[in-house]
Amino acid sequence: MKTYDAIVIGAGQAGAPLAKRLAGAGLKTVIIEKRFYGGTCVNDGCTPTKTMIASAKAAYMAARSHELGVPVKKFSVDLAAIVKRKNDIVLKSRNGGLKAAGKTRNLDVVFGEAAFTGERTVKVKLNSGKVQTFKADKVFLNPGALPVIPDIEGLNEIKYLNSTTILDLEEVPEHLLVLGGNYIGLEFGQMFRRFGSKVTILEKSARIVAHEDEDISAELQKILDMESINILTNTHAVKFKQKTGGKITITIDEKGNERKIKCSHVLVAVGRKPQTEALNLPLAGIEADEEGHIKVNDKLETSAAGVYALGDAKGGPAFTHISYNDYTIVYRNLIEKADLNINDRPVPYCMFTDPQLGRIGIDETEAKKQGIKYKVAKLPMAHVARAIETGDTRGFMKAIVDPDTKKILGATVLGPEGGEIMTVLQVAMEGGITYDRIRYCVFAHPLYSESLNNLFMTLGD
Ligand SMILES: Cc1cc2nc3c(=O)[nH]c(=O)nc-3n(C[C@H](O)[C@H](O)[C@H](O)COP(=O)(O)OP(=O)(O)OC[C@H]3O[C@@H](n4cnc5c(N)ncnc54)[C@H](O)[C@@H]3O)c2cc1C
Ligand SMILES: NC(=O)c1ccc[n+]([C@@H]2O[C@H](COP(=O)([O-])OP(=O)(O)OC[C@H]3O[C@@H](n4cnc5c(N)ncnc54)[C@H](O)[C@@H]3O)[C@@H](O)[C@H]2O)c1
Repeated sequence: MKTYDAIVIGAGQAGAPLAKRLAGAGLKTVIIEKRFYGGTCVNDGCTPTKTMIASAKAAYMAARSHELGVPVKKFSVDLAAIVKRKNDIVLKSRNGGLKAAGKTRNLDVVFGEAAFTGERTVKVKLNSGKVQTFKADKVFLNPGALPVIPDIEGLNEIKYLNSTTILDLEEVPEHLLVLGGNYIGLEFGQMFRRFGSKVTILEKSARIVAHEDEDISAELQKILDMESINILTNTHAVKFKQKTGGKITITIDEKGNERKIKCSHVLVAVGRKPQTEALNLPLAGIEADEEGHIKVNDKLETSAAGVYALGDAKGGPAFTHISYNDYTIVYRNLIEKADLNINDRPVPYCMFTDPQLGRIGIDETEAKKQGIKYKVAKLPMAHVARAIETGDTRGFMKAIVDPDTKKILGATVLGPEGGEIMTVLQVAMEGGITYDRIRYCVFAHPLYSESLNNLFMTLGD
């Protein structure tokens, strides 16, 4: 058995930086990763998707370049080149992280699958085939999540795609059917529409991005309709059937009525589940909920002393920046003796559809639910000089404010660079800058953020 001060399981967006910092603080540390260094974000999530989305944007711009007086007469999409570019960027990031870990004093990197055999003791099936046991005073769990595959008749008999396998398609699908109308379904749906696929999205809720305000869902639906993406809401798949080498037939239930549609490829994008089963958590006294999320308190401590859980596997918002922030909280509490918790942090996010959907704080639905006094400021992108000049006036900015204290309580920006504009408002919120001040801030003209003056002018108080 090998003994360490710290064991980190999973080299994701929390595990990898945490292991380096713990080692840097003098703790003898081992990080155990069963697959690729960098985890989901680097290998299957943010990096590859946002790289390919950039190619999809180039195709979109080529197709509408005539609107800006620069007609591109003919263009084609080279998926092999797009995938190669993506692979190069992913590999650079993965190898960069691994190399930096390899050079870190006090840090050992082990490739294999870890499972608990007792308190703070893990057995690792090394990728080399051998087995090794490790014990430490502290264990940090960052095992991440995997796509959920729903139990639908015939789904397992067809060759469906998930968010990882779709990244390596060699040909543009003729007709891509997507299950799920939220982050993954919409980002990939729009991407492949721009690569040339016919795209149908099935969303079982009454609207896409159902966790946003209704006007946001409606505007995004309108935007995606403009690109001829077929979105069926209140709809789910009932049955899949495919003759060898032939098209896939899907029986769908659309608002209570069954009908059949055919497609060439199916992408399953209905959520992700924690990757905790293989860890044998009960053997180490670590509690999980019914879905397998590791239970933690607001300092990310599990039910077992000396064991922490970070990132997607603990449940709650599943974003890279949240996983990364988990690492900084755990590290600073342990090593710098800080007293931080996860309740005090903001949870911004950005969906990388084009235009982006950036959000921070509460939305109108939440304000109503809380029964608080609030006002809504709303500005269409069609009134934003920068958007007019660049030829993209899709979407709007929306902010929820407290009319008494003048504080900004939340903002959603669906529009070009929506994530960046939202971040300007996040900084204002964190710095306590009130909306009556932003109204008269001097912003450089003509930036998108300049229009935050006008956004708050709409309140008319
Ligand atoms: C397609 C897609 C796009 C996304 N886009 C964005 C985005 O634009 N912005 C954003 O903020 N978020 C995005 N996300 C979400 C983001 O990728 C995750 O929230 C983020 O990577 C955090 O993951 P994590 O640190 O919890 O774990 P992960 O990064 O998943 O890492 C967990 C690691 O643990 C390893 N592991 C698991 N079990 C074991 C074991 N028993 N032994 C050893 N190793 C183990 C796994 O192999 C994995 O490498 C996206 C996700 C997907 C799927
Ligand atoms: N830009 C980003 O930050 C980004 C991008 C991609 C993924 N992610 C992360 O990954 C997570 C997983 O993404 P996701 O889109 O797979 O899951 P999700 O949970 O965000 O959305 C799943 C969608 O599928 C629908 N659905 C569920 N079952 C269905 C069924 N049988 N038929 C049709 N629709 C069904 C749900 O109503 C929901 O709208 C996200 O929640 C997010 O945390 C983030």
